[in-house]
Formats: sequence, structure tokens, C-alpha cells
Amino acid sequence: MINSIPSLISFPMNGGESPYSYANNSCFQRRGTDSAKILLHEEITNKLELKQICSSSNVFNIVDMGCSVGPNSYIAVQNIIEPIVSNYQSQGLPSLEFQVFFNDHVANDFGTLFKSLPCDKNYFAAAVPGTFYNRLFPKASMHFMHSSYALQWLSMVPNEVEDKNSPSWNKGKILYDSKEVEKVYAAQFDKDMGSFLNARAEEIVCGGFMAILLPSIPTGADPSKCTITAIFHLLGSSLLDFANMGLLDEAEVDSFNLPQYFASPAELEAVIERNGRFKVERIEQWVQPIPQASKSFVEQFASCMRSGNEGITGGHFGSELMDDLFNHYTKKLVDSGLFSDSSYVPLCDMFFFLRRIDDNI
Ligand SMILES: C[S@@+](CC[C@H](N)C(=O)[O-])C[C@H]1O[C@@H](n2cnc3c(N)ncnc32)[C@H](O)[C@@H]1O
Ligand SMILES: [Mg+2]
Repeated sequence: MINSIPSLISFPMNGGESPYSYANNSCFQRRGTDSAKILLHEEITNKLELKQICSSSNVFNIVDMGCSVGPNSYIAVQNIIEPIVSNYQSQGLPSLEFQVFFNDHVANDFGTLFKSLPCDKNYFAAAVPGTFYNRLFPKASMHFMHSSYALQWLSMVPNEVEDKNSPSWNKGKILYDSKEVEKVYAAQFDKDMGSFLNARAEEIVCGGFMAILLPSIPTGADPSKCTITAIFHLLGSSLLDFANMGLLDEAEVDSFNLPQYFASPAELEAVIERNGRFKVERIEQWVQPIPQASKSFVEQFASCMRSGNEGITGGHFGSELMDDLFNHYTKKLVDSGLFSDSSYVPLCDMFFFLRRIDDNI
């Protein structure tokens, strides 16, 4: 079946180029992409066997899944193409043409993405709209599949979280903050990741690669002691403040939950092992370098949160509340001192480099 998950369930980042657009507020994700550059370079240079994977054509197909509006996506694509080109030239092979597919939800602002494509790009560009939890491409047609900062978005909020009669009902919270709720979010991640890997395993040629970059927590860490979840809980408590001020109904906060999960390397590795169609070539995790937790840094971080979460939050509570809500959130984030609190695990990125292996091995 080509489309089993409705594309309507989507939470695109803020489009356009306004002050709260993703294009202008994604420098934290950009840092991750910059850190992954060297890893991509090393893996591609040491492991890509072009003669094997492009045996019948001189077209090399790349996709960036969850590309948003740029500009990080162009940088990631360039970080993949550069080592391939130098590899190819050094092997004295005939010229290769690159086809790059930019994938995101149908509602993504692809217009902004295509308007700002680098004019000196050395590839053909195309959009592939739709959820990456379904098939996106024909069988064995892709050589390199990439995704950064996107697979933390689940396909849906787990049902139990919204069920008042379930022990996992997420009253007063917008992300998991108890073991019961965490368990069902983890199960949803596991299920979604399984669907993602199965779809990609069909699409990627044998010997082709997949790179995944994600915000994450260290293996074994308690999510409630990690900065990545704490920044969302502060957004949840901002909403409760609004409920206490009578600006919205507490029941509206109860029924609002974000479909995001921050996995550990061990959790992601376990799904990949169970799937069995990819070999893990490399796993890295690092702490995001934070310059100095100054007020302006924290404000910038709050704008980044707004650019990614305003759409889904405004969809639930009404867009007219968003200026006040995110101003209040920014103040809370500054006052929390979270980024200088050493009792919290700092923000961590994780990088997985996978090779599609032969199903018959
Ligand atoms: C935080 S942005 C990351 C953008 C870019 N890759 C980067 O590193 O800056 C996450 C993107 O993933 C997209 N996304 C989330 N779930 C998706 C899904 N199931 N299928 C396709 N795109 C998805 C969102 O719409 C959003 O544009
Ligand atoms: Mg809730």
C-alpha cells in the first residue's frame, strides 16, 4: 500500500521568512548539521562503493526527509555531495549527475525552500510531499537517504495519553513526564521508526546509505532530568499559567500533547537491529556546544522553539494567543536558568550512519 498514514496529520515549521520563521530560527539545528559534516565526510569517503551501487546509471539519487524550508537542508545535501564528488573523481569514473529530492509534509512551505535554493547548486531538485512513515519512492531507486531533526516527530500522539481512563493520561502536561506516559511515547517511537525503516529498506539500493541526525538523550538518562524535555515542560507550564489567569481552559491543556519523542542511541539501535535490513556503520552522540547561556542566547532558543511548535500549538489553542504565550514562555525560559543548571543533562545530538544490506545475508 502506498499511503497508509493520512498526510493530514502534519505539524510544519513556520514558513516564509518572518522573524519567527524556521528559516530564520534554526541555528541550533544548523549546529548539529555542521557537527555531522565531518562524520558524513569520513563515512562516505571510506565506505561508499560507487561502482557497486550506481552500476547501471550515472544518476545518484539523494533525499533529505523532513527538509522544512531550508537552509539547513541545502547544507546537509552539500555535505553529502562533496565527498561523493571527490571520491568519484579520484576513482577516475565518468561524470555523475545528482538528483536531490526534498521531502516534507504536504503542508510544508516548499515555495520558500525552492525560492532560496543555492544558485550554484550542482544537482537537479524536486519535491516529494508526504509523510516519511509511508513509502515515498519506487523500489531500489535511492542511493543516499538523509534526515535531520525530523524523526523525533511521531506520526501521532499515542492514544492512551488522551484517554482519561488510562494510567497514561497526560493531565496538565504536553510531553511525557512520568514513567507511564513515557512508556507509551517510547512504544509509539518504536512503532513509527519500524515503519520508517521498512519503507526506506524498500526504496534504497543494496549498499546504499542512510544518515540520521536527531536530538536525543544519553542511554540510561532519566528524561525528566534532561534539558531537551524540560524546555517543553516549561511550554506546558506556560499554558497552565494561562489557564490559571483564565485565558484558556485547563481541559484544553489536558487534551493537548506534542507528538515528539527524544530517544537514546540504545533505543534507536534496538529498532534498527530488530528491523534487520540495515547495518549500523557508525553511532555518535555529542553535547550541543552552547556558547554562553546569556539572556540573548535563551531568547534565541525560545524563538527557535516558537518556529517549530507555534503551528501545532496555535492549531489547538488559537493563533491569536501565540504572541502572548511565547513571550511568557521566553521569560520563563530565561528565568529558569535551565541552560546553566548542571543537574540537567545538556542538549545532545545523535548521528547514525546505516548501510542497506542484502536481505538474503
Ligand atoms: C525541525 S524541522 C528539521 C528541518 C531540517 N531537516 C533541519 O535539520 O533543519 C523538522 C521537519 O520534519 C518534518 N516532518 C515531521 N514529521 C514528518 C513526517 N512524518 N514526514 C515528513 N516530514 C516530517 C516537519 O514538517 C519539519 O519540516
Ligand atoms: Mg496534556
